[in-house]
Amino acid sequence: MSESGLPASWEVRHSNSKNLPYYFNPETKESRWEPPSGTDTEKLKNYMAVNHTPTARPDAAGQAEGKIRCSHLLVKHSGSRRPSSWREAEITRSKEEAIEILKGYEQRIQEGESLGDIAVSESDCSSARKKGDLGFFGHGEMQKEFEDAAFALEPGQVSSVVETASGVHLIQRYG
Ligand SMILES: O=C(O)CN(Cc1ccccc1)C(=O)c1nc(-c2ccccc2)[nH]c1C(=O)O
Repeated sequence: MSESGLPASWEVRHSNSKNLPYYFNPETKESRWEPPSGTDTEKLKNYMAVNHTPTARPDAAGQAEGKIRCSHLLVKHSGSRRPSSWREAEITRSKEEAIEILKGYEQRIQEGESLGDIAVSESDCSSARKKGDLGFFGHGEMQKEFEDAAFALEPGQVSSVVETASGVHLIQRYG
């Protein structure tokens, strides 16, 4: 057992875009928001209190350094790099099905619903609890396809379906 209480080869990292710690295994390249099974949670809690004080929320100044703020709705599928989420332990839908589901949400948003209100119950990303809000991020922080689509959006605009290794997304830029 390591000092952090995590199983061997797992480490704690910090996601700047979400201002949250996550757990990463450099050997298997797995990443997840929850501590892996076998973690001594008491030891991890003490370790985090000492080693992972949350950084300040990105304030509006984040905008000044070429950063943008987005929310997104992620639908994972069987081909996702991690086909599991807070909603569903094992995600088996096909990518085609996931795209059809997203197109349904796209229709609802065009008819006036907000992306965040749908994301809070339907998104397979842990940001669902924050209505899909990812905070501010700059170039080099997100997967390339996601970054390219997000930076091409005008403030307030919603993307079409965007595919990444995590699944398929709808992205909305704030502002
Ligand atoms: O792709 C992977 O191997 C695992 N990931 C990425 C990830 C990254 C850090 C912490 C937890 C999960 C996801 O599947 C994932 N990607 C996202 C994501 C992708 C693009 C933009 C924002 C979030 N969310 C999640 C999630 O579970 O909550």
